[in-house]
Amino acid sequence: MLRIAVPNKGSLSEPAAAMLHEAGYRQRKDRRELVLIDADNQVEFFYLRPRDIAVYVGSGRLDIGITGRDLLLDSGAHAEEIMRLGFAASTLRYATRPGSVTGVGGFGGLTVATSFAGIVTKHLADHGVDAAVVHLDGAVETAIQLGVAEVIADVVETGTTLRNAGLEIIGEPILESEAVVIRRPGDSAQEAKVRQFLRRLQGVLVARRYVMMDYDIRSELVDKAVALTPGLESPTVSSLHDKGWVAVRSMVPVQDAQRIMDELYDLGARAILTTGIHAARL
Ligand SMILES: Nc1ncnc2c1ncn2[C@@H]1O[C@H](COP(=O)(O)OP(=O)(O)OP(=O)(O)O)[C@@H](O)[C@H]1O
Ligand SMILES: O=P(O)(O)OC[C@H]1O[C@H](OP(=O)(O)OP(=O)(O)O)[C@H](O)[C@@H]1O
Ligand SMILES: [Mg+2]
Repeated sequence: MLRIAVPNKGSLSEPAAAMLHEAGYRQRKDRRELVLIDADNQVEFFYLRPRDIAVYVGSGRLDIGITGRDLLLDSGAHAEEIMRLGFAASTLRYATRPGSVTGVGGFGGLTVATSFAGIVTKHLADHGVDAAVVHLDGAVETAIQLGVAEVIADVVETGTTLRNAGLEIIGEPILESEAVVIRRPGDSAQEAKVRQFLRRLQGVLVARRYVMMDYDIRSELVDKAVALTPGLESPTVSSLHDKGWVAVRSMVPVQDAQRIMDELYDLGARAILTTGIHAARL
């Protein structure tokens, strides 16, 4: 049985469960369920606090886990990132009241409030800045208003929360984060099952990013058409009953599909169809 840690709340929880479901795994129906066994796939899911996941995986009690890169690094746990999942993308950034300080270099003697004390303490030390770090659990923006800190370091996605709190971002991002799959370095237990799990998630990413495109094109134009739809490796070109035409099938990125269809049409392609991909193994 492969033992997998899954976030039980917060920004990671729903997209992680959705991705696992799309990859063909059973997921809990009730948010109070703490453990779920998917016997068909020989997998056991443990629904844990996102911050704790790296600790469980790092201790070797669980084989792999889904968490945020920022949470992994902040935990200091003995675990490493083995796959990027794309969701819960955010940056960790410093912010303060406009006009107070302009960069990390000016933080000396100030207090920085954050939920990521591990990362921030290291970042300040790396920049040779002697600032105090106060650890808060969340709603860090309020720390400045209440006089607990002059600077905060917090997760930023759209920046709306900071703007609403009247704060402004300073300096470069401390870290770029997203959801990742983590594992203990050098752990080779359950290797085949881990590889299979990763292939399934990779299949979901491919199915979300690409569509299948089919079209007919005159034989003499096929090279030009294929240049527009090169596929991941090589497109399939099949003969048609009408000898002057061929049928082409190729994967194209979903965000480019409409533009490519327009360009193929202008080139002379007809019967251009795109269909969704439900699952993939490349
Ligand atoms: N607004 C957001 N947009 C994208 N990612 C986010 C956002 N807020 C948090 N994250 C990311 O989600 C992961 C989980 O963070 P956390 O557990 O704090 O979740 P949360 O959504 O803030 O939940 P809560 O604060 O209610 O516990 C982290 O990797 C963090 O970078
Ligand atoms: O840049 P934005 O799009 O505004 O998103 C970033 C905000 O989202 C998260 O807050 P959350 O709602 O999870 O509250 P928290 O501060 O209690 O974690 C994060 O901590 C930021 O405050
Ligand atoms: Mg939060």
